[in-house]
Amino acid sequence: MSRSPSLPERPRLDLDPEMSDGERLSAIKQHYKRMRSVNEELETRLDEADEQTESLKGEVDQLKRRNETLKSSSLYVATVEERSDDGVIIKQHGNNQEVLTEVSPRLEEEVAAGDRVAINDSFAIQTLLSDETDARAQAMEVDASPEVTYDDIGGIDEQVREVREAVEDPLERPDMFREVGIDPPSGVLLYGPPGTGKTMLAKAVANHTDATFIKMAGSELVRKFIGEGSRLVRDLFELAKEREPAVIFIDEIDAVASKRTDSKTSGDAEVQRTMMQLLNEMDGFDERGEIRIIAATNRFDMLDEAILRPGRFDRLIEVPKPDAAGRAHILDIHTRDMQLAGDVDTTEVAADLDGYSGADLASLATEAGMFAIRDGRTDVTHEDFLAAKEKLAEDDSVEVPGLDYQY
Ligand SMILES: Nc1ncnc2c1ncn2[C@@H]1O[C@H](COP(=O)(O)OP(=O)(O)OP(=O)(O)O)[C@@H](O)[C@H]1O
Repeated sequence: MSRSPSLPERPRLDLDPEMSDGERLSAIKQHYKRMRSVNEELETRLDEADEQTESLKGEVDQLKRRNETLKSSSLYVATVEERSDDGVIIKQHGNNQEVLTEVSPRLEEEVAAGDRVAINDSFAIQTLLSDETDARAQAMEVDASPEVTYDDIGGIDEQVREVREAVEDPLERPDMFREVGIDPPSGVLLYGPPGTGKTMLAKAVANHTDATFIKMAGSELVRKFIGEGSRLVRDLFELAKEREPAVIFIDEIDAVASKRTDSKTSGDAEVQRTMMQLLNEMDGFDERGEIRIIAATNRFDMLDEAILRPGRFDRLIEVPKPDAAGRAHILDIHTRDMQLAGDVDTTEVAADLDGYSGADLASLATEAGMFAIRDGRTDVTHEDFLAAKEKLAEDDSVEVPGLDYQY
């Protein structure tokens, strides 16, 4: 806000005792004139200030009303199809209903065809939403050529084999399936504790098949506005079609595919709608196409049966924490670029790390390296691994065996 200019100076009346009566009278008259002019100026300023107060009050009222509308009604998301003299045609996300509606005068100038907007129960446009491409870009991770390879994954050879069979073969040899006359599994669900390599697996498949890797976190699909989650699901599949061949990876699928709860809040209904959209998209696509879909969860126990039906996520692959041999293999992978001292035996180190996930082992290797650096060494010793293990236990970043995630 601009600062108001300083107030006019108060005129002073200086009467000299030596003055004649005539001079006094004239000085008083002068003073009176100056007082009047200052008074006039102050009155003008006062009027201006009153006007400003009124206009600010109006603005506050408007904002209050807007706030109330935003708070009191649920908002739906729609896209502006067309503007005409009769109003604005919008298409609601979720149900694709087209409606002729109005724009609030405040947004009159701003709304244009193609914009994403929030509408209230009476379809009136309330807010202009941020650019859709932004929302898309924020919600999805797109990697045209992920760098992870199968060689980077340790301890879960059987799971790697199963994923390759379920995802890679249909992408690389769709004719085989056609000739044999079977449909490949539609979607693959990886389940198991965090940090066991589920994301890596999906990336490695995309890498090996030269497919684009598109990741969406289930939590990103749980959106504030009605219709937004299902719209993102549609965007996700559209993007995959544009980028074929593609591997869609939906992490934390439990966020949108949990068992129905008894509560009937609008938030739950919205999550349900998003899940239905996901199932629709999956039902609607050709299993032998160039898009494969992999989902992951740490909470298998929470999942709604509907997503596990045939034709949906019908290949379930458990990705557990590695056993001792698996841990040694993972340690070998994460230390292959490190200079290990002669006294380091990864099998021996790994034997003592019951309960460690792949991600924990990656942290252990990094921590051990840090101890060497702190000591001014470039080679990493057995002692460094022991110190790293102690530090991780202190940081509490490693799950205690026996307190594994439920899945
Ligand atoms: N089996 C593994 N082999 C090698 N490294 C692994 C393995 N599992 C995990 N890691 C390491 O842990 C990191 C995280 O793994 P990843 O993101 O694949 O786990 P996730 O199972 O998808 O976990 P979350 O459930 O938390 O998403 C990897 O970048 C890698 O450094």
